Amino acid sequence: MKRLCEKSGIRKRHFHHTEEMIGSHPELLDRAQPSLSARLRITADAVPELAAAAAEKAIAEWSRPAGDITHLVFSTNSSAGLPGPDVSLAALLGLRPTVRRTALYLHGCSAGAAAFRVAEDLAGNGDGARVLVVCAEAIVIGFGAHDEANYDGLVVNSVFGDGAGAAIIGAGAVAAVECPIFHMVATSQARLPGTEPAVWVRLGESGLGYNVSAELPALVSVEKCVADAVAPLGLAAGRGGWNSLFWAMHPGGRAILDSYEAALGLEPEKLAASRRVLGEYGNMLGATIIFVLDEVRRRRQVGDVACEWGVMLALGPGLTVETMVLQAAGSRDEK
Ligand SMILES: CC(C)(COP(=O)(O)OP(=O)(O)OC[C@H]1O[C@@H](n2cnc3c(N)ncnc32)[C@H](O)[C@@H]1OP(=O)(O)O)[C@@H](O)C(=O)NCCC(=O)NCCSC(=O)CC(=O)O
Repeated sequence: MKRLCEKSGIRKRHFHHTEEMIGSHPELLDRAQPSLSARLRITADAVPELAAAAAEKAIAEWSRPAGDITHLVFSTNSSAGLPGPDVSLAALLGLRPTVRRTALYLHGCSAGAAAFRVAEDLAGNGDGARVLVVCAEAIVIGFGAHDEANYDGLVVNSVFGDGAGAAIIGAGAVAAVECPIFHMVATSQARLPGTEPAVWVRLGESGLGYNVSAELPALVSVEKCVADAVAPLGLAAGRGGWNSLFWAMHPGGRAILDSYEAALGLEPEKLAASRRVLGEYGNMLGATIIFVLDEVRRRRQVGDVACEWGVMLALGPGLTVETMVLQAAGSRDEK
């Protein structure tokens, strides 16, 4: 565990639940005991709380009233049950009772990118739509002692952390108070054939089971997905690889980022935002990509990222590659 943590590129992670709380539920640590009901009871409160904290910040920065939100796309791997955390979240935020809710469960690490894809579709179909995207994760849903006969769980215990992120996706006329950050230009989803066994996520009696193959970093050949996603826009890799774009990659793990960097011929600073988020928060599943986009935004503001076009990319079970082509908002307005 110590060696994995040292090599993980993760400096710290954050957990909503305390050792004291875990200690009061011995069934959470002992995989032989059923614990799913206890875990679901705990996350039924925690997930909407985390989600609301992130969404309130996003709405405050957006500067319009919560009642102007037309759709809610909520994504989590940490909860199950109806009415779900999207209903609690809508109430906590004071969204209108007619807000159109879509909840995505168990999309693994691509949950955030999938939520953005769905939100972009919804925004494109609704006149003046404003879609609140929220991803929240509390890994108490699966946290436990690793199986002594199978050390794979050590990797899972060394990379995942809790977190929540939120963003507002819109279409149509931009109100004076709104400051778009990125235009979502094209979205795509592709499956890497033959890679299904590499990652699985399963709800069972002892909570959420998550397994990642040691082969994963070698399997994530995403260059074709990227090339297919940007080709309709006339963008392609040049002699220097894909360095003319900015990158918002979901940092599944240090070795996965290393693999993307090598396959796409990226200069080290291209994945600096992803590596920073991994270092400060670990892999927060779906919420991570929102932190990465925020970090890219921060780097653009201080001049560390300058490209007009970029790619957001996340990998999930399937293996599924979610890709979104982004255009930095200021660049389009200047034309
Ligand atoms: C875990 C690591 C930090 C370890 O770093 P290194 O690989 O450089 O270190 P290393 O080569 O010394 O390996 C240390 C030991 O861990 C083992 N090892 C590595 N990955 C493993 C895995 N997934 N399952 C089981 N064992 C694994 C190695 O075989 C080795 O064992 P031995 O010591 O016996 O030789 C790195 O491999 C990493 O970042 N892996 C990616 C983590 C990951 O899969 N994240 C994805 C989450 S899912 C996701 O993001 C997408 C999704 O949801 O679909």
